[in-house]
Amino acid sequence: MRLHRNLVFATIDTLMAIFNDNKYADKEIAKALKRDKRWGSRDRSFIAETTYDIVRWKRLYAEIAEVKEPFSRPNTFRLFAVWATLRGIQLPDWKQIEDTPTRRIKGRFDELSQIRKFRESIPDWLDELGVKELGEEIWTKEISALNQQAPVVLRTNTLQTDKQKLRRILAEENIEATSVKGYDDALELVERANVFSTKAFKDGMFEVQDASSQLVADFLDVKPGMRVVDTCAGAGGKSLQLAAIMENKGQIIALDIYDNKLKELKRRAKRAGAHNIETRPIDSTKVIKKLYNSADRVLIDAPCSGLGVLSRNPDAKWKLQPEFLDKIRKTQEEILQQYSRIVKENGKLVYATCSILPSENQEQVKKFLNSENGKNFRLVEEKSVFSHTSGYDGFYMALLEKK
Ligand SMILES: C[S@@+](CC[C@H](N)C(=O)[O-])C[C@H]1O[C@@H](n2cnc3c(N)ncnc32)[C@H](O)[C@@H]1O
Repeated sequence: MRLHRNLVFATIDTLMAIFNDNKYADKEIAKALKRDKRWGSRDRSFIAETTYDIVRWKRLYAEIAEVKEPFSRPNTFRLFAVWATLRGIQLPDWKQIEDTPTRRIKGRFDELSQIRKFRESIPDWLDELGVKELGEEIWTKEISALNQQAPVVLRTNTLQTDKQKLRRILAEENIEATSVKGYDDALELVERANVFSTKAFKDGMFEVQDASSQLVADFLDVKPGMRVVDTCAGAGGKSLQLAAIMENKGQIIALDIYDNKLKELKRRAKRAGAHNIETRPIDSTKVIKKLYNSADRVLIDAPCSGLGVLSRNPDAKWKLQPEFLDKIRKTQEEILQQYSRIVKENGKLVYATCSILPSENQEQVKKFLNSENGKNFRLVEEKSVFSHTSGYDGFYMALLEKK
């Protein structure tokens, strides 16, 4: 691979904004990609993938390069030189990376790779927490899987098409995708591509949604004609899937505390041809109280640490703080207490997170079932999906039934 100066410089600028100005990686990368209209898809993927890689391996590379945060521009170039050296890329004779100690970099890499927190490039507190919650063996495998680049998975919108048709339509646009065994509507891209610019996407034939995430709506056991409340609907990934499973029959009430996310949900629903979703922002406790004992099915896709989706969101390793985790566990507890009241007699509830930590998952469900309100429910089934066994995001889901 030959390194191009303007692409490397754009990567360095993006990294500095993410590391030193606490900006979000996805937003900064999107901004960088708009810089030069002449860049082709290879140039753009160089910037995106190199930036994500260096964000992912920040701690390891900083140890190897012996640099500390905040990273000066010369030190950010040192991180980049470590990245290129470890990939066996020939370094050009630019003054920013002259004198890169290639042999020393490889030696330091071998040395540091013996220690998990350096090898997997994670903060001390997170490594300790992972071991405490999952045990040495599972944590070691899981964090290694979560450091791999995530595959791109699509969910066929069965309101518009079926999986095989979609596959053919994408092939006509030069995008090759394969079925994913065990996931009814999922297609995985053989090579990364910008699927959002395809006609198939504009026509609402699919959504980008990880395979593990696609299991959640199925777990809720919905049928056409039911009244379903999606309590933490966000931009609606799961509401849209529920509408498809329900064949647009019945009612889905999508709630969230952020109205802007619900507005995006509406845009997506229109594109998908999902007509049975009504959005309601939670702007007072009344919104929830009005729905008590009214729904056949309730989905709580709870806010969480996001530790199960580190592969697609590597900067969460650096942005996440232990105090945030304490706060989010309290929110999860309150949400379960409040929103479970929406389920009517004999109705069902799914509590789900994209976390792999038992303290956000089975322990929350156990606590709920032992509470006064939880005594009305029984646990039907629960599922922990790990990235190292599934190959996709880490997820948790529990199905509860109201007695
Ligand atoms: C895991 S995300 C939801 C993802 C969404 N269900 C999907 O499939 O695309 C969790 C959502 O919970 C919302 N949220 C946070 N606190 C909440 C609360 N107290 N009540 C309802 N929603 C909340 C967040 O805004 C966020 O959109």
